[in-house]
Amino acid sequence: MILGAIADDLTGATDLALMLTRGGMRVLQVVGVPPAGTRFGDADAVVVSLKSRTVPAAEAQSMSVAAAEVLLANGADQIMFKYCSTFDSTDAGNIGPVIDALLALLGESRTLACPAFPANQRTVYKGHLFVGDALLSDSPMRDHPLTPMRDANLVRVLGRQTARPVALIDHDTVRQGEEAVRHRLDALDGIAIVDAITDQDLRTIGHAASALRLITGGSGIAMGLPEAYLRQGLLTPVQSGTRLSAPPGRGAVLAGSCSAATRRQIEFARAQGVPALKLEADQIAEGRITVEDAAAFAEQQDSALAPLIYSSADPDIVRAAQERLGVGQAGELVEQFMGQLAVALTRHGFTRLLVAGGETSGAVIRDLGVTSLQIGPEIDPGVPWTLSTGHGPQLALALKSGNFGTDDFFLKAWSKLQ
Ligand SMILES: Nc1ncnc2c1ncn2[C@@H]1O[C@H](COP(=O)(O)OP(=O)(O)O)[C@@H](O)[C@H]1O
Ligand SMILES: O=C(O)[C@@H](O)C(=O)COP(=O)(O)O
Repeated sequence: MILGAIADDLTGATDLALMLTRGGMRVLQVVGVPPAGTRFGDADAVVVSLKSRTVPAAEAQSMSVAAAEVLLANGADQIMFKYCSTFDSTDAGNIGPVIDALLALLGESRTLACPAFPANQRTVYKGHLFVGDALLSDSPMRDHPLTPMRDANLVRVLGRQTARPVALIDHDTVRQGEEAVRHRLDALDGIAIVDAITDQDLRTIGHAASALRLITGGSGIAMGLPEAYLRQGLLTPVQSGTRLSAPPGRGAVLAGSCSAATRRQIEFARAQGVPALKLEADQIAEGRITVEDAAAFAEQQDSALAPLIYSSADPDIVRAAQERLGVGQAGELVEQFMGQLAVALTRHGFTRLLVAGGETSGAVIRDLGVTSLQIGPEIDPGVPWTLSTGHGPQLALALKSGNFGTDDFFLKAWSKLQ
């Protein structure tokens, strides 16, 4: 194995696995910390999907270290920690603490951090993260239910999460090319936020990082890795296998993301006549709707369009529910409902599920008992169809980051399965 990657959520893991697959690597995506002693066969890269973004920092550290140990035991030359392109975290973690723990495990004192993903309008300039034309702190991410991002200065954000020095390798250096970046990385003690505005910047950084045992970032940072491995003689690229034989059966959309993009996708789908059931956190908490009610709704639809069940709501509605139920509890309640609903749907003959939201996808995959995924065709940048390949029922699953995808995503995704 060349690359062993640890992703802090499920949609992030499929995003990364897609990027590496497109670069010609044979990628295996597994769910949860693999048991010690696991052998991964002949994959070039293994991506371990965790659900560690919003758990207590110590828990995120121990899960990530345990996953890294298994990857290293399988001969991984380089470890990557994948987090969100919008740097989703709080002052308590978990990006800084997990980087600290992985550096300690590897006996290293330096790494880089770069969440840029230009194809999805995430760029880093002078250490500031932009979402489209807006600073992260002015984007809808400021109202994320679990990780509201109110500071766009990543040097400052990461500085609050780690005791290590946090430096900046700015765009002037990146523009000078691989040697200039390598020179800065060689002299580094701590973590460097690296500016990146274009895919070319990401390739430069990927090449320059070849001597680092640990790299960290969004999936964009993986763009230059396959080419760097090829140059080092480590990789024999394969044609990216994106065909997927989806099991026959019905499809449904489950949306637990409250992101602006997902809310737009819901509006679009409803306007096109997609049968839709809206869930409210209070309704679930008070038992006014059950998983079986929601599954029956989906089953009863005879529309050619896949039904949509969503809890996605505007920030003020989410805030009100959190005030009544507690932030963690509200999130957990809705996630558990979505996870159980996915299980119920499979009992009703649904074999194709499109899930919006990283934590939501994590809950769905956990409850379905899916242990590994094969990457299929790309629907939009960062979102592929996948096929569950481990234990549990065989399902076609599209696990969409809340923020990704065009407005017509819930309609167009199905055509990519043919
Ligand atoms: N109506 C709601 N009220 C409160 N919390 C909600 C509601 N709908 C969804 N949530 C929670 O918001 C969180 C959304 O996170 P996630 O699924 O990761 O989406 P994203 O990909 O946009 O980050 C989940 O914990 C989910 O359960
Ligand atoms: O890097 C990204 O933006 C995504 O891969 C990602 O991590 C998705 O997280 P959610 O937005 O919470 O789904």
